[in-house]
Amino acid sequence: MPRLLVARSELLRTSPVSVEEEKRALEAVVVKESAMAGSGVFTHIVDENQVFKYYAEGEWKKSASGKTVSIVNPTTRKTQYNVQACTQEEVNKVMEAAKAAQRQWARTPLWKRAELLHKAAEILKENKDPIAECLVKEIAKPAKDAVTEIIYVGAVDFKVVRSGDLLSYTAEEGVRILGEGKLLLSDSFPGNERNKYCLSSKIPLGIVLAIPPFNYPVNLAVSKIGPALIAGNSLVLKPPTQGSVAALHMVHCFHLAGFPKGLISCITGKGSEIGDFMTMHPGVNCIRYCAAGHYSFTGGDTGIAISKKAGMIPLQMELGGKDACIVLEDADLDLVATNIVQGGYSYSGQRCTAVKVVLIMESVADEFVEKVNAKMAKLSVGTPEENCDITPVISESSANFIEGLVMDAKEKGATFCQEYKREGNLIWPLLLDHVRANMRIAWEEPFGPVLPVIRIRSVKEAIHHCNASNFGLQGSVFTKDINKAITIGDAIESGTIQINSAPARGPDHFPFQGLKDSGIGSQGIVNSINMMTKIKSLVINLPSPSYTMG
Ligand SMILES: NC(=O)C1=CN([C@@H]2O[C@H](COP(=O)(O)OP(=O)(O)OC[C@H]3O[C@@H](n4cnc5c(N)ncnc54)[C@H](OP(=O)(O)O)[C@@H]3O)[C@@H](O)[C@H]2O)C=CC1
Ligand SMILES: O=C(O)[C@H](O)COP(=O)(O)O
Repeated sequence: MPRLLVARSELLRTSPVSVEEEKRALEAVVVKESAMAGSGVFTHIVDENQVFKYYAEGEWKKSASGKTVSIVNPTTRKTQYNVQACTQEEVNKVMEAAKAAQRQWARTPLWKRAELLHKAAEILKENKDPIAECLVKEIAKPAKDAVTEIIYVGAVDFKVVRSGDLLSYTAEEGVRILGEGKLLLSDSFPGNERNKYCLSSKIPLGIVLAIPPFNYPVNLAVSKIGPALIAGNSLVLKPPTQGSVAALHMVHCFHLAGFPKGLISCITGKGSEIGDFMTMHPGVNCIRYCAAGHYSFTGGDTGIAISKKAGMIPLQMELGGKDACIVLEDADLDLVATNIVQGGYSYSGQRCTAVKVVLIMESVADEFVEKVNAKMAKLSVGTPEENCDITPVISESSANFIEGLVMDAKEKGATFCQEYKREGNLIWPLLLDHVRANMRIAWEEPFGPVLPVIRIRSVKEAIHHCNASNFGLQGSVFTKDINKAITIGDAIESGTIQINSAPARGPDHFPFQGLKDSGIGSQGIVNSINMMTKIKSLVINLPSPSYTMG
């Protein structure tokens, strides 16, 4: 019997379910059956003890440390995978190889660099199932989100296919952007004749160090790797510990595409042990860091610390957010409710762009809360394998942190729209109404399925709340009055304001940036390519001015 039919009949045997549940479970079975992490083309990346190797000088290697780091499955809370704990000496070797490879790579024609990126994109997409399997096991990403493209209003989430498309788009933009330079003529500046021609072009920085976060270990790695490589840099990846195995599989796709030895490498190990050594390494010419350590109370701690410790090199920091949704009286409340539920609770709120606070006009707040509660009641809660909407958060410490915010709000009088429920790392979705400024959750990022609602009486109050935050990543305004939306959008100190939609990073060619503690620099494919280059000029000095005579 074909596999799909077997899966379907097994499913029907075991459970009387709704069409929606059946579809979800069926997808989960398909993902499970086609999963091949560490096998097939990926056999070389794992050793005889099932420890995943690190990638250096074009080879898969075991660390001389003899130590491993275990990756705990957020759902089972048991060790799922083990990776190498790389040593400082291994980092040094990777940097040397990256330097040598980069010199050669910078001399490789742009079209060839683009060709290899297209190839890697294809291989990545072909191997989406094993990579998705890792995302399910390592970071409890629901299977549907991990394997294929899902586009909600405001939340785009498909790690592997999206990453392949991102690479192809980067290759295409790269050949255009980097294939052009500028010619400047001296006589436009006062006091000069036309005797100097300045030819400026974009050149690589050297070695780029990329450190992505757990919530997008593949996509937020690829969004750094692609632009770095097309621009002629080499790239050293330090994946998040939870997410390392998915990242190692992704790196193997680059290996299979045939990139030169040493150009890409992947060092595994705990950020707290190897991170400082890497970010302060003299060989590094650029750092692209993503994440914040949201349960460190102040948010942005690690990123801010790195930016203080790093040398005189370009930095791009993609840090935390407290994305606010402002809802005015005239907003379409059904649209708002859909966006709030998808934006606030997809991947259990573990997105930097998740809706993290709702600022709603008192006059429509009751109706809004009712609509959101009705939609929340339909969210499924359980395991990522079952494709549930709400899955366990990344770790016990994260769940404890979220619980701390909830308990603080309880003590200070917030209204619980649902009962607070937690089993292990699984936290049931919760809407907290009547949240006030003295509660921690009004300001801190839960990075979990818990959303505060603050009732406001004026637009001024909403803007004041947003601008009093340390963060400034994204925000939303819901209203039918476009003039008001623009005025409010302009007044909020955030990198992006969405009008009538929840915050979102994608599509990936849009600029994406955080103000204040939310980051340094702007992502998006074009901005990323430009960020990983510097300008070099050649000035031709003529002995006497020369003008075109026509
Ligand atoms: N603005 C944006 O674009 C984005 C922001 N985020 C933010 O990220 C946060 C969630 O990510 P989370 O993974 O918990 O953040 P963390 O800060 O805990 O970790 C992020 C990365 O930093 C590494 N790391 C830890 N310590 C160091 C160190 N001393 N030096 C160098 N690297 C180190 C981690 O490795 P290890 O896992 O081994 O500890 C991991 O790869 C949220 O606040 C979210 O808003 C997330 C995505 C995008
Ligand atoms: O870090 C994050 O969570 C992402 O950058 C957000 O991306 P998304 O809006 O596509 O989920």
